[in-house]
Amino acid sequence: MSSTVPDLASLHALDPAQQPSYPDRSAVDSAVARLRTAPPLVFAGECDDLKGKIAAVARGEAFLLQGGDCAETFEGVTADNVRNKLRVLLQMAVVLTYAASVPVVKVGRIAGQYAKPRSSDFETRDGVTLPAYRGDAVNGFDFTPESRVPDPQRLVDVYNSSAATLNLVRAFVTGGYADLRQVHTWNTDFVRESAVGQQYEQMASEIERALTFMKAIGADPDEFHRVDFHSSHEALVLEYEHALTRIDSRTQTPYDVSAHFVWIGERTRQLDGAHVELLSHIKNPIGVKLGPSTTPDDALALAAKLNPDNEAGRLTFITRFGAGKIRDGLPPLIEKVTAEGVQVAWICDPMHGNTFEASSGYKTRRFGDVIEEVQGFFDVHRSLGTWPGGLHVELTGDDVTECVGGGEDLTDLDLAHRYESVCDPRLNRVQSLELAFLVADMLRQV
Ligand SMILES: O=C[C@H](O)[C@H](O)COP(=O)(O)O
Ligand SMILES: C=C(OP(=O)(O)O)C(=O)O
Ligand SMILES: [Mn+2]
Repeated sequence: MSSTVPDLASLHALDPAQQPSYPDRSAVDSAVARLRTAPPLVFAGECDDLKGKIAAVARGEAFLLQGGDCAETFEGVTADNVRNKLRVLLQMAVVLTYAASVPVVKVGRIAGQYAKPRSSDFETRDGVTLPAYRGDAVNGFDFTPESRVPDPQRLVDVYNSSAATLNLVRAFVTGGYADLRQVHTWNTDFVRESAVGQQYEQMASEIERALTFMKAIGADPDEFHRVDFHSSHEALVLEYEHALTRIDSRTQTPYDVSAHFVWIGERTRQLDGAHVELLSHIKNPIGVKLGPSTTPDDALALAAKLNPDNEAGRLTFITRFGAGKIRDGLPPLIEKVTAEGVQVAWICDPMHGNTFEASSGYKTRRFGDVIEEVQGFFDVHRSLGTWPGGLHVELTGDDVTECVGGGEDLTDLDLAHRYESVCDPRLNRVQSLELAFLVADMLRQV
């Protein structure tokens, strides 16, 4: 890894996929200039800490839980919204830790997840065609010509929204909200009447008894009162990620200080592409999404370019095959990567291979398909003797109706009630917690 980061022009010369077409280059330059002087959102040392934790995942000693919105929005930067997302992630983490007795590394798709790759550059509604919405980082969701024009000033808004979100997250996780003694409180105002709500209550009571016992014998470690929580997003818009790539004063090496962990999406993981090039120069722990078209040689080549020193914790492969493809598609990748001694954490994204359009027109996913893909992921790893390192999910802490199925048995007809995602459908709070209990069962059997 070299400490010289290629300049933006040379990245653009690689013809990067999925970039905004900004109409005014000087406006881009001034947004980038502003971002270059903005303070880091995270510290390099924090990225190193996370890398150490992901190394434990790669060694089979910990499980990674990564979750949050498909696309955050500026409007969504409210205390309630951030707290609810954090709360469901904390609940899921506690279920996995307690029920499966495994340390859980907690990473939010939060505080920066504002840019979206799209299948099509355009969207047509009632005969009107406009540029596709590419996330609040790029343009507006409103279906008007003005709103859909890419505006580079939004990149500065991404920075400010990420800073506000991260500030709140840091306050929540260190300021008492994430205290394990709150394990019951996280469940109040929740559907205690739901089966999974009750299951959680029971587990929370057991944890509380254990904590009381620990306290009685004089053990009250810091870990009971705070959690380590990390931020992540897809590194998509080069202007933004490049402007926030800084030389760490301790090591004189570059880090992308926009988040602790950044990943390369399925649509931008070309080996000779700009995203792989940029991320090959930063020292953060990074991920790459791998879909069904990935060959074992692709995976090896990505690992060689992105993790030439074969450092554990540096590289996470986030597979997203789809429920119907994972059992055949994943083994050849794991076999070759393992045979070559490549250090990698394997994480399952059971969302992006399972999206379809419901008869009502909404983009949705079946809870059953999500579970089926995770089960396939666990089964494949068990049969190969490798470690199913974690889960990457799109979720929200609210009671939305975006994915069908689950214990509430949401149907196509329910989708209209509360479909709030501006991009992909997210698991709601009940579905997220159900997933956590099911995955805890799978983990227990590893
Ligand atoms: O998370 C992202 C979506 O899967 C991606 O943006 C593609 O969505 P689209 O097919 O609606 O464009
Ligand atoms: C776009 C996404 O995923 P993928 O790159 O796997 O399609 C995403 O995670 O929102
Ligand atoms: Mn998505």
